Amino acid sequence: MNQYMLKEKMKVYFIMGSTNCSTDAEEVLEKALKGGATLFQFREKGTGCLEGGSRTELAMALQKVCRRYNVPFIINDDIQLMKHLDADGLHVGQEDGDLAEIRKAIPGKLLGVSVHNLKEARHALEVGADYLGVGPIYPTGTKTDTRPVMGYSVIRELRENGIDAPIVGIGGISASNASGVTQAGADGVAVITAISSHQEPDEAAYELLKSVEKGKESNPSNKIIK
Ligand SMILES: Cc1ncc(COP(=O)(O)OP(=O)(O)O)c(N)n1
Ligand SMILES: Cc1ncsc1CCOP(=O)(O)O
Ligand SMILES: [Mg+2]
Repeated sequence: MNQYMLKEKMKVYFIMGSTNCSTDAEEVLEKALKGGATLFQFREKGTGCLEGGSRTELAMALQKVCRRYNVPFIINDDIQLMKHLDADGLHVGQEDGDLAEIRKAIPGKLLGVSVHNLKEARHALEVGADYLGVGPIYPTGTKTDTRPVMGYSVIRELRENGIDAPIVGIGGISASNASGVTQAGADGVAVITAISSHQEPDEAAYELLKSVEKGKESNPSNKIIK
């Protein structure tokens, strides 16, 4: 996938595991994709999360849903599961291992890396990351072990320093504040709660997509000319 296509896929990046849903996870994902979510990450972690065979089974079921909608299926943290399912890619953070080793272990797959400053971003891209996750942009109740809330400062810093790789903002993002994230220079937003806890996940995804596009329109430098 070229960078232009990947940036398009970054617009509404839905992340979810069973603990984020109060109803059936497959249904929530299907609605999100129907509404317009463009990328999906399986993130099964935290208190009460599935383990072993049931975790793998859920991942496989969600992968099938993604295939039906032609939406790439990314695995959070777990390189073995990514390989086992032949998923489309892996997302890792700064504490998840040596990035160069991880890159080598998954040739041809998408690699996303969480970064919090220019140094981390440059390193991730040097070793071959395909996209960057930047956050938390706003306060979030979903992940407790985050770095401090950063607002738009890091996204702006990366763009001002010539980083033109695909970037998503993450953390506390909803349709009401997503446009600010893309206006600041991100290609899209990654969300958990805004879709998984919404009564109508399809509406949530649709509204997020509209907000993301509105923000992009007001930041012309964010547009890529092929
Ligand atoms: C798109 C995206 N961006 C950031 C993260 C966070 O990754 P990490 O810091 O490794 O934290 P965990 O998600 O593993 O708890 C992400 N998952 N996705
Ligand atoms: C995984 C992660 N990484 C930084 S913030 C966050 C949680 C995002 O969840 P929400 O969209 O519910 O704030
Ligand atoms: Mg991680």
